[in-house]
Amino acid sequence: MQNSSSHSDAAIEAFGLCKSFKTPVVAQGRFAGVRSLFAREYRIKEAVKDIGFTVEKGEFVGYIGPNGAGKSTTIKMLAGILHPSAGQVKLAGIDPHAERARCASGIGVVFGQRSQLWWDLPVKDSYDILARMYGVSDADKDRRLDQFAKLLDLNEFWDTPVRKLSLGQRMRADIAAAMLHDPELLFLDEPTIGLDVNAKRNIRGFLKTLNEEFGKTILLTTHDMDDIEQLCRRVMVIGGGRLTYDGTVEGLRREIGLPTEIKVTYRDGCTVPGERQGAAQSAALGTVGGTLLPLRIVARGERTLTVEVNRQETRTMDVLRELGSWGEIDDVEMREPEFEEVIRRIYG
Ligand SMILES: Nc1ncnc2c1ncn2[C@@H]1O[C@H](COP(=O)(O)OP(=O)(O)OP(=O)(O)O)[C@@H](O)[C@H]1O
Repeated sequence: MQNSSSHSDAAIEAFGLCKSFKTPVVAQGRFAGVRSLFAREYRIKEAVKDIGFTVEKGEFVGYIGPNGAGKSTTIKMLAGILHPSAGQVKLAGIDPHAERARCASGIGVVFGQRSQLWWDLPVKDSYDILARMYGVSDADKDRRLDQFAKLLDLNEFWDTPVRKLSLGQRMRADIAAAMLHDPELLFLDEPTIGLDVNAKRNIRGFLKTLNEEFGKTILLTTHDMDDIEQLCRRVMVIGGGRLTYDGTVEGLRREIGLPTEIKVTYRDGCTVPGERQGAAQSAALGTVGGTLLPLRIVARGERTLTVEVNRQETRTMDVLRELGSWGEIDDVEMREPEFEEVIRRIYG
C-alpha cells in the first residue's frame, strides 16, 4: 500500500487500490464432479491493480476504459460495496468500508444496469421508503423531489410502478433516488447506457446542474464519449486494471497525438512549394517538400487547402505563417480530432 498522505478535504482518495477475484474453475472430463470434491481449482482475476488518485471536492471526473477494464470494480470499492484486496479508500477522510453507515449519508450511487427502486411499487412510494431509510424529513424530501421533478420531468410517471417505466424514465427516477438524501458525492456507473438522445440530454443537464450549481462531486463511468466531452474536465482511463491516464480531456487528445485539421481559404488561390503545375491534386497529397514543417496536405480546392498538423510537434502560429506565405489568407477553420477517435486509439 502506498503511504496514505490523506487530506480530509479531498472528496475521494484511493491509495494502491487492488481487487482480485477468485473463481472456481469448472472441472472437465471423466469423474470431474468427484475430483472437484477433493481438489478444487481456482482462477485469480486481478481486476484492479494498484490504482491511486485524488478527486477534489466539486470535481466532475470521467472514468473510462474498455469492457472488463475494472471500472465498476473500482466504483464498488470506492462506494464501500466491495472490500479492496489491498490498498485503501478515503471519502472526505473516512474509510467507506470500515465506516459504511457514516459514509452512506454522504454518497449517492447509480448503477445504470441495476435499479435501487422497488420494482412493484409506484415511484413515489420508493422515495418515501428511501427518505425513511436515510432519515430525510418530510419537508426536505418534498422540497428536493419538487426540484428534481422539474429538472428531470418526474411528474409524468410519479404513480407508475417502477417495472412499467421506460429505460429513460427509470434512469431519471434512479438518479433522483440517489440524490434524495442530498449526498455530496455521486458515483454513476453508465447512467446513459441504452438511452435515446433526449433522455441523455435530460440526464446530462441534471448532472451538470448538480455539479455546477450545487457543487456536488461526481465520478462517472461511461462508454459514451459525448458524456465525457459535455460534462467532465478531467478524465481517468483504466486499461487491464491499471490507470493509464489521469488528466484533462484536452491533454488526452494531445497525448495520443492525433492531428488537428486546418482548412485555409485563400483570397485568390495559393502556390504550394514543390507542387507541379497541372498535377495539383495528386502532387499536393503527402508531406510538403520545400518546408521543414511536418504538415500534410489532405485536400486541395480551387481556393482552399486542408492540412493536418500534430500540434504537439508544431506550433499553430508557425503553420499559419507558412500557409500565409503560399497565398493571401481569407479565412481559417480548425477542427480538433474527434474524441471518439482518440478513445479508439487508446482502447486499441
Ligand atoms: N464478482 C466477480 N467475480 C469474478 N470476476 C469478476 C467479478 N466482477 C468483475 N470481475 C472481472 O473483473 C474484470 C473487471 O470487471 P469490471 O466489471 O470492473 O469491468 P468494467 O470496466 O466495469 O467493464 P464494463 O465496461 O464491461 O462494464 C472483468 O474481467 C470481470 O470479468
